[in-house]
Amino acid sequence: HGSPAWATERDPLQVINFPVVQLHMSLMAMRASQKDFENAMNQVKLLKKDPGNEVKLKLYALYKQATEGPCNTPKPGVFDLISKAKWDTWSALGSLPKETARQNYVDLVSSLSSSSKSSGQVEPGADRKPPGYETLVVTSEDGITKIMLNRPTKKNAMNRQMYHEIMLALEAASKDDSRITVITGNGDYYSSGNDLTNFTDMASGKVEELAKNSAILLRNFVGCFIDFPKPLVAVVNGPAVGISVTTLGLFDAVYSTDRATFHTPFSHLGQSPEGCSSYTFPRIMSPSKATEMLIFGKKLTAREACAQGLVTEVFPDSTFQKEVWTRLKAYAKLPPNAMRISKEVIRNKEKEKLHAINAEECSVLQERWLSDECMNAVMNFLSRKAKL
Ligand SMILES: CCCCC/C=C/C(=O)SCCNC(=O)CCNC(=O)[C@H](O)C(C)(C)COP(=O)(O)OP(=O)(O)OC[C@H]1O[C@@H](n2cnc3c(N)ncnc32)[C@H](O)[C@@H]1OP(=O)(O)O
Repeated sequence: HGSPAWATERDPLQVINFPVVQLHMSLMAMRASQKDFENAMNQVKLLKKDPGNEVKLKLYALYKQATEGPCNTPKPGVFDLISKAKWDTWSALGSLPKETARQNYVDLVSSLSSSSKSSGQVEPGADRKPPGYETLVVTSEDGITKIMLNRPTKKNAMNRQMYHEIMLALEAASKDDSRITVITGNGDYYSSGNDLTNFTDMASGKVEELAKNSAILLRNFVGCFIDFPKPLVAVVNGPAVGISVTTLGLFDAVYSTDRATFHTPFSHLGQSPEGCSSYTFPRIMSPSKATEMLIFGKKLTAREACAQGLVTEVFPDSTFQKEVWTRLKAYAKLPPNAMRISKEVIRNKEKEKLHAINAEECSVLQERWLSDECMNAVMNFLSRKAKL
């Protein structure tokens, strides 16, 4: 007795059931069994605190993906808001394998359970255990949650798993007790952008469906940056390509090593701008400088990117980490509510606009991905004929 109604509802189609991310397991070490999955579904009912709609949607989508596979139901009408939100979230999981969805569900529930158990017991600013993401290392210390992209051997290219995990990590960071959130990369690259093997399924027949699912994934991914409520800082530890560059326009500050470069080779790849860069870049730089980057694919050095306003400050590589983290730790001592409210005041002026731009860019890209120009560029990279 005493379980809240949302936690005891069994039918995920009747209510947005809730699952979610996890903390204590090493994803590398174990895969969730059916038993773990069932235990997680039971655990959900024991949660005392409603985790909020976004998390419930994520749980719902992972549950559906784990049990039924990719979204297979017709899209609900625009006025059926809840069903549409559920459908969108499930669709965004694309072709995520059932086992991965099951694991992510178990992880998410585990993180919810551990955070509700430990609430009130954790000293502010105390270190927490890193969650068991597969493509990220997420830590929280000194008032800063650090989300580190962690596929160094692939230059931190963003595969589907990484897109999902970044969304989950941002969602968790928006609710934890940290004051500032940082995204950075492990290894010599910040990120080489979209993992081009995401497109390998394109050759296997259901091209339109894949393009559509990728557009939904991208829209949700960029939406998380638009809506992120706390100061979001990029610590650009090395070269950045594609979506890892365009999303910088949605960060609140961008600190870069002098070794980094900034490259958006969309025309070379037969693609078009995303991450709201078609709007943010001409505003941050100037329309013609944005053209050089977004249409002609001009690669900027860190100093050039700083002169254009895309980067806040550049540091020598030898002292980069030390200088940036010292500064961030000082900023993280500022009053959190003031920082959050100031961000809200700044961002609210154009939030609606940014979401509209994001939707438009994704729909244009959905078409681009089906073009010969794009398919040839991807095939050339994958067959080792071309590199940037
Ligand atoms: C679904 C949402 C879509 C959102 C739309 C997003 C669009 C974009 O982000 S467009 C940008 C896409 N990115 C690229 O085109 C970069 C492709 N990569 C390269 O050109 C090069 O790898 C490099 C210049 C980034 C680095 O060159 P190099 O230093 O010579 O290192 P390697 O090429 O040997 O890379 C090591 C290893 O990593 C793999 N890899 C690197 N980047 C990617 C990538 N973006 N996608 C897939 N794989 C990547 C590379 O293949 C090597 O793998 P192995 O051969 O297995 O070691």
